[in-house]
Amino acid sequence: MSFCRNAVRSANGRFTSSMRPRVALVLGARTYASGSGKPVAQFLGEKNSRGNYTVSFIEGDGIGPEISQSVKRIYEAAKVPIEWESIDVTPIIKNGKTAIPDAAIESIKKNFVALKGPLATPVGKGHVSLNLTLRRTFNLFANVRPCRSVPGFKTPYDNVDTVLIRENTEGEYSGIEHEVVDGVVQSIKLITKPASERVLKFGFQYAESIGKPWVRAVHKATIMKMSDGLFLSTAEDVAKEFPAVKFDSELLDNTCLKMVTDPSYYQPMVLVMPNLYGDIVSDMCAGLIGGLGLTPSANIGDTCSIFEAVHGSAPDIAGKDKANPTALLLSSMMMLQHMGLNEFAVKINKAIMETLAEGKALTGDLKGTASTTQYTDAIISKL
Ligand SMILES: NC(=O)C1=CN([C@@H]2O[C@H](COP(=O)(O)OP(=O)(O)OC[C@H]3O[C@@H](n4cnc5c(N)ncnc54)[C@H](O)[C@@H]3O)[C@@H](O)[C@H]2O)C=CC1
Ligand SMILES: O=C(O)CCC(=O)C(=O)O
Ligand SMILES: [Mg+2]
Repeated sequence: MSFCRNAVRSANGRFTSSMRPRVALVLGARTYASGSGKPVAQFLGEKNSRGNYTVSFIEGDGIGPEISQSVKRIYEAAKVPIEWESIDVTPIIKNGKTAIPDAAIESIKKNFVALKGPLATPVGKGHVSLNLTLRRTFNLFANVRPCRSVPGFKTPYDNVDTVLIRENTEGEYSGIEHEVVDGVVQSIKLITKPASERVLKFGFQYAESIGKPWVRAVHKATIMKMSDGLFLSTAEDVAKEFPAVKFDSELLDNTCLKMVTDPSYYQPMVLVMPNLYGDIVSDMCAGLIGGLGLTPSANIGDTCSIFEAVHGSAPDIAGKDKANPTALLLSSMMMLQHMGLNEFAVKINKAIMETLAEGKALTGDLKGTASTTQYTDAIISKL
């Protein structure tokens, strides 16, 4: 299902300059690699009679409610003109498949943007991932996952600045599995030219828009000759449409090695890759800058977009006031930028970065002793 109500592409499929990101958000001392998703998604929301935008909010499971509370408190303190519309995504079964309740779909369709806490997926039997179902339902084809060192927070590397774009609707996440005979199962990695093409085009546009005109396709076409081979050949074709953007490719295992050896190598480029590779490499990158508590993401579609952290529901620390809300907060900064509310993004981001650099109120994942609440208070005190 897709909700391409207002197509924003020009006739040749390229995006006009007016569709480019309006302003690059400044996070920390450097320009953040968000680009706001404007190359493909136009925020169509309108202010209500109280002068606010309405944003759908999925609080999520595990640490979800705690980090959501942090975002809500900070937004209230920063007087962001947003009203949250809480939605329930408890799965329903429609035509034998896991589905999102209609009311939740209507809310996101109406508001065009949602902020989402983590949703837990049962291992083995049970419902299909709701994260995946949301991405598919709204055709959120590109998952943008920037990862940047936090100034002042010491890790083995202080110069990480990567942008990973993950195909978000198919690949190994297709969930097409069956048992051939007892003890033999097959799982199908679905790669299609249209889905590859649209995420790769997005990747090139995005790279241009954030001033990193270099796209590298990450693949394993040596082994998956047909599926990754199609992704790669599509990348080579799409690259011809973007002569101003440097293009090359790399095998996934080599990318992993180089990334953990010297992440600065990847600073000038945008990495575009199939679904599962992006899932894994983005967690790996998070480890380079201090963990999953710090890395945001944006799921971009033609019309609707959903912003969420890279991390999951963290059941090991859920309900203990220990979670780091920064990743969800930074995801919401990407959302504000997407909505054209840059001044609020800059203001909140400054308070976050100052709090992290000061190091007095860090959560446990960053080797601090502060609770989620204390860290949130510290940010609010700087607004
Ligand atoms: N997009 C989503 O909603 C995602 C959902 N999940 C779901 O989350 C559940 C748990 O998955 P896990 O493998 O445990 O991965 P996870 O990402 O929830 O946690 C991995 C590790 O990182 C830590 N961590 C994660 N976020 C943190 C934060 N904000 N602050 C401090 N520490 C944090 C956790 O405590 C844990 O030690 C699963 O059901 C999975 O399906 C996993 C990834 C993404
Ligand atoms: O849906 C899930 O359970 C996991 C999703 C995930 O790991 C991700 O989107 O990074
Ligand atoms: Mg993941």
